[in-house]
Amino acid sequence: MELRAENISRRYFRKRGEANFFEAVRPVSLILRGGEMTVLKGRSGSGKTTLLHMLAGLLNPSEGKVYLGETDLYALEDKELSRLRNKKIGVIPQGRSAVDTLTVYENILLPGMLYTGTPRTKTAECWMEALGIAELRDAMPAELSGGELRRMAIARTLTTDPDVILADEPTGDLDNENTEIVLNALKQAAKAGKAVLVVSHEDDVEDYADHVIRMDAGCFIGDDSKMQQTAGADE
Ligand SMILES: Nc1ncnc2c1ncn2[C@@H]1O[C@H](COP(=O)(O)OP(=O)(O)OP(=O)(O)O)[C@@H](O)[C@H]1O
Repeated sequence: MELRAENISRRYFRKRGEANFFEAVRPVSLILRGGEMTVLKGRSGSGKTTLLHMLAGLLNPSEGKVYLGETDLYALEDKELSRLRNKKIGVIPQGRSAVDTLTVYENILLPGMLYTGTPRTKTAECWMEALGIAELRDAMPAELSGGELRRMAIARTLTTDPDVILADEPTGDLDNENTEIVLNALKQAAKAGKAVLVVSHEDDVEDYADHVIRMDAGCFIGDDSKMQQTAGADE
């Protein structure tokens, strides 16, 4: 499955001097294809999270369209959009997202239970193993380090088996060894046919990328050869 953004932009109401609006993302186009991992880099405030939220169906673009396959995401009714999102788009958010009263294993199984009614126990166990958190299965989130919580959140998203994975700084609070573990897991998901986008500041992440997009002040910049047809018009 392919996620395609066509000339999407986002303005926020924000009074700055004469201007009433701040353009966080200027019109950009990109394609995330199944089987590929794209890395989105840029300094703080360049618009990466805003772009990721628009791609995820979580934030209406001021202009432009986002298509999942042939479906125009923002033309859907709210209910339909959230059903589609829950089934097909996995977001790994920045920051903490654990349910504190559930164990690690229950946290990982929860979204699948909510959306399909069936716990994906085998898939969850595979991803917990791949992410090095199998032994934390019965621990409570309060007992986990920041890096362990992050890997739990990644296992939870991967366990829902979405077609598109959008990860916002998934290695932000990890040491080198765990960064490698997480990037290998995301690359494995891409190789299994998922369209993967990783937002990151870190240079090492580029080694795993099929495409690299650089962002500054809401625009795509640079001429990285790996960008090829990902940024801008396709074909
Ligand atoms: N709800 C909002 N209202 C007004 N301005 C916003 C809002 N959300 C984000 N912005 C502004 O839009 C710009 C882009 O923010 P965004 O979070 O997309 O950047 P980012 O590249 O993800 O940054 P970081 O790497 O620090 O997470 C920033 O200047 C931010 O202050």
